[in-house]
Amino acid sequence: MKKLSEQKWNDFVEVSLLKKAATTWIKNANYFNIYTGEMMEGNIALFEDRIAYVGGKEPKVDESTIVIDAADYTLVPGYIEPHSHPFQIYNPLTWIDYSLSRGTTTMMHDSLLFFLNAPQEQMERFFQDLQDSPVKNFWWARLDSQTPSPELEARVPIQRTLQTLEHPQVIQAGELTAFKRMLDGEPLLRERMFLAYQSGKRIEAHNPGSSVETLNAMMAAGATCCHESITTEEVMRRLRLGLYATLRNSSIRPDLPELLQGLLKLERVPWDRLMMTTDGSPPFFYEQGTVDRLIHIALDCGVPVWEAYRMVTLNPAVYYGLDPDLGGIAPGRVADILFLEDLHHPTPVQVMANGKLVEKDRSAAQIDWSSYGILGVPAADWKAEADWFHVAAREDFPVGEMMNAVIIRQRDETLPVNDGAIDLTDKPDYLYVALLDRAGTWITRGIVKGFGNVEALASTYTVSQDLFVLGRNPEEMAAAANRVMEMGGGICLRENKESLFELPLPLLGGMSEKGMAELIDETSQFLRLLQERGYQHEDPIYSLFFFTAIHLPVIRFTQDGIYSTKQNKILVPSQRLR
Ligand SMILES: Nc1ncnc2[nH]cnc12
Repeated sequence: MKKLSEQKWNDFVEVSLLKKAATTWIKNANYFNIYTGEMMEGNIALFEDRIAYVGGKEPKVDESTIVIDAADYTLVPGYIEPHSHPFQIYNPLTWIDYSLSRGTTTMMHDSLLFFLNAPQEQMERFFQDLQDSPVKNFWWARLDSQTPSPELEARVPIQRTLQTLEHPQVIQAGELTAFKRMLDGEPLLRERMFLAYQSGKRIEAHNPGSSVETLNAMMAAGATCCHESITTEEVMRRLRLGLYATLRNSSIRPDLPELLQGLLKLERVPWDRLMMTTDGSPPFFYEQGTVDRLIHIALDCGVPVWEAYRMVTLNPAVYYGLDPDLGGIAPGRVADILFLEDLHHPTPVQVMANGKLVEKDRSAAQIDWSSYGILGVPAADWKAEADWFHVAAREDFPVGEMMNAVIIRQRDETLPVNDGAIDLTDKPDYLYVALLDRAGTWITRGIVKGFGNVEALASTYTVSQDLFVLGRNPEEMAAAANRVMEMGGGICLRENKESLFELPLPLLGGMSEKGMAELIDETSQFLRLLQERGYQHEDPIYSLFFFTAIHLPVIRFTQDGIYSTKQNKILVPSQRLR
C-alpha cells in the first residue's frame, strides 16, 4: 500500500487528534468492530481516503467537511475477494466494477491472461493504471500456464516470473495447478517455485484431493494457502498443517454450504485461518452477488455473524499482511466502508471506497485494451468444412465422458461406423468434438459423452485459446466455427441452420466489453438453452474453458491430440489441416 507523504501524514495525525478538520465526518455511525465482534456507536472522521479517528468524540469540521449521517445503517469494512480470475467472459474492469457495487473493495487477481498474452511492460502498465480505481487491486504471479500449448507456455520465461514476483502490486505466487509436476522435480516448475519461495510472498496452492504427505511437501516448498478443499476433512487437513484454507463457492464447486455445515459440527473451528472465495465464476453465477453472497450463505448456514464477516475482511487482510491498511473500520485504515441495512443483509445499500461514496449505476471505465496487449482474434483466412469434423473410426476410441462440468473420464468404446468415420446417429448423448487453432493449421478430433444433445456449438473461450467445436451435425459445426471466427471470437450455438445464441468476445476471444448485467442475462440464457438440450452439469461455460486445460483429469484436448493426464500421453494424435 502507498504510504502518505510526511506533510499528509502530519495532517492525518492532526485530524486524528481532533485538532484539524476532517475531510469527511460519518456521524451517528453504528459500526461493526471486526476486531472484537462488538457493535459500536460513534463518529468516524476521515482525512482524504483514510480513517483518522473512530470513537465517541466529534471531529473538528470546517465548511469543506463532508458530513454523512449514518444513523439508518450498520457499517462494516469493505469486502476482500482473495482469489479472483478477472477474465471469465467479463473483463477485469467490468468484473471489478460489479464487485465494487456489491461491496468488494479489495481484490487479489490472477494475472494468467496477461502472462499469456501481453508483454511484461504492458502488463505492469495495466497494474499501474488500475491503481486509480476505487478498488485496491493486487495480482498473483502465475507459475504455470495450465495450457498444453508450447507457444503460450514459452511466453512465460523464468525472467518474467522473477520480474513479476518483484512487482509491488503482486502479492502472491500461484495458484500452482501443476503441483505434481513441481513435486516430481520438473526443472522449470521447481525453479519458478523456488523464486516464489525466495520472494517471501504468499504462495497459493491448488491441491485438490491431496494427502497430508503431499501437503507437507507443498508447504516445505513454500505454499501458504489452498482453496481446493471439497470436504470439511480436507479443510481441517490444511488447517492442521498450518495452511490457510479458502472456502469456495463457485459455479463448478458450490461447496460452501456443505463445508460450513461440516465445520459448524466441530467442537472448535479455527475461523481466523479461513477465508471465502467465488473463484472466478462466469457472469450467470453472480446474479445474486459476489462476496456479499458468500456472507449470505454463511449466515444462512448458522455461522456466527462475526466469523462470517471476518472471513472476507480481516482474515484475508491479515493473511496478505495488509491489516495495517485494510480489513477493518479503524484508525489508519483506508476508508472502505459499507453501509448496510443491518448485519443480516450483507449486500450494501451504499459503498464507500477510498473515503468516497461510490456512485450507483456508474459504468466501468472504457479503455483501449490493445494498448495493454489485449487484442482481438485475427480474421481467419480459412473456412471450416463439414468433413473437418468427421472422426476417423478406430476400435476402443477413448471417448471423454463428462463426470461433472470439467472432469472427464476416459471410456474406451468401439462406436458405430459409416464410411470409415464414427457415426453417432444412434447415440444421442454423444457429440463429435474438435479443437483447432485459430489459424486453421491443425485439428484434434474426439468424441464426448454427457454434454447434452446439441447440433453445433463453437467457442474461442478456451484455456489454450484455440477454437473448440462440438455437436452432432458436422455441417452445422463448420458453420458455428466459421461464425465465431467472423465475429472476431466468441461463442455460437446453432440449430436448424441458424444461430440460436451468439456471444461475441472481442477481447482475446475470451472476454466481452459489455457490462455485468447484460452478461448475466446472456450467459443465463446460454445456460438455459443448453439445459433444455440435455446439459446436466453446473456450468457449460467452464466446460468450454477447461476442455483444453491439463490440470484436470483425465481426457483433455490439446494441440498434440487427445491427451490422458493419467497416462501422461497422447491417445489420438492431432492432424495437420494445411
Ligand atoms: N485454474 C484456473 N485457471 C483459470 N481460471 C480459473 N477459474 C477457476 N479456476 C481457474
